[in-house]
Amino acid sequence: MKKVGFFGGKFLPLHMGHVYVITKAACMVEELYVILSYSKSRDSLLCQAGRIPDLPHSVRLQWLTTVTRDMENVKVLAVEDDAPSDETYDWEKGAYEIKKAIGKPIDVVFSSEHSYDPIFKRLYPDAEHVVIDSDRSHYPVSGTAIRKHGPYRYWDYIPNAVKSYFVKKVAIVGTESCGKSTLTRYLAQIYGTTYVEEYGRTICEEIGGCDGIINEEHFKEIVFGHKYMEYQKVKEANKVLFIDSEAVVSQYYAELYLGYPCSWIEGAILAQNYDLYLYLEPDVPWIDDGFRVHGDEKIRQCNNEKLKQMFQERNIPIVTIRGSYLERLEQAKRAVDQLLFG
Ligand SMILES: NC(=O)c1ccc[n+]([C@@H]2O[C@H](COP(=O)([O-])OP(=O)(O)OC[C@H]3O[C@@H](n4cnc5c(N)ncnc54)[C@H](O)[C@@H]3O)[C@@H](O)[C@H]2O)c1
Repeated sequence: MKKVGFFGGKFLPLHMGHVYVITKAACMVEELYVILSYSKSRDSLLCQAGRIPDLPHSVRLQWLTTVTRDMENVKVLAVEDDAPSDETYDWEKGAYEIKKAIGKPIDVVFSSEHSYDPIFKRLYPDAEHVVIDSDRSHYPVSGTAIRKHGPYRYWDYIPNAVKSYFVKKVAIVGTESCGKSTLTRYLAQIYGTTYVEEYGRTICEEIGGCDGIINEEHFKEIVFGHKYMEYQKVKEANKVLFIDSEAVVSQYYAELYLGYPCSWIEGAILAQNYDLYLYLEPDVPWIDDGFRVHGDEKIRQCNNEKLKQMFQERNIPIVTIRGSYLERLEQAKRAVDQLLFG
């Protein structure tokens, strides 16, 4: 068996075609180096030109280390170049930096491109160029296509370690009895994905009520517990995660039940990064589920205006959803499809 091999790329983003090559290459050498070649300006421009968020090299490095964490003979290294574009990449200088980073003689260079033969022969005269899956029959996908069309059309080709980075997070918000929980579950159902239930409700059920019972410590459990559940669920989500309520709603309930806002909840609000807020108008019948206390129509409208204003004051854009249950589902679906597929 050959001793040292390397497989290089931008991994912008990492996909299953890369993982396939890494896995096969790891079986063919004693030590495999996976080299992440990155240039901040080039990589950022390539992402901006496509339908993909910025993919900093630290994120790509983590994907590669996660994917190879159980492969004992694989090491991942990042090598920076300052090329402003693919066309201006200096292969000579790149090879010098790669050899320096590996620090030992290289026996094999892996790629999936026969067209790299002459360049690798020149740059690595003592190494063999091994081409794996040149026709990309195992995983017909490329980083270019994912950047151009977005990751959601290629979801099956995105490794699990990468998926959560691209999952869109949709927060479903509104006041009491506005149909949030039902819409959250129904959306998760039709998109075949997971959801985060309203943790405030779980806590109120646990302590046997809300009004006059709940205290600031419970709010900490609600806000941080909800966030923890979100981190867990995003790992299992299929393209999109639906989240019933978030920290602005918690602040609204803190003011309602404690009589004062909590400054630390503002920190949680600032740390949120939802891609879409669906704001549900309370124009469906009020249902008393045993935990709700503001059913009077005037109070309901007043509370609704207050919550809406809280989003406005924090410059959080909301998409308003109203009408029958069917109209709500259809409006929400349109907004989510737009988010995923443009
Ligand atoms: N200077 C050097 O010696 C050297 C050597 C290798 C790589 N590099 C760097 O890596 C870059 C080359 O990689 P890239 O831009 O093509 O990066 P990339 O991340 O798109 O691809 C990395 C490798 O994976 C292969 N690949 C892509 N899709 C595949 C699929 N579906 N199935 C199987 N294999 C697949 C590619 O052919 C390439 O060999 C260069 O621009 C350079 O930055 C430099």
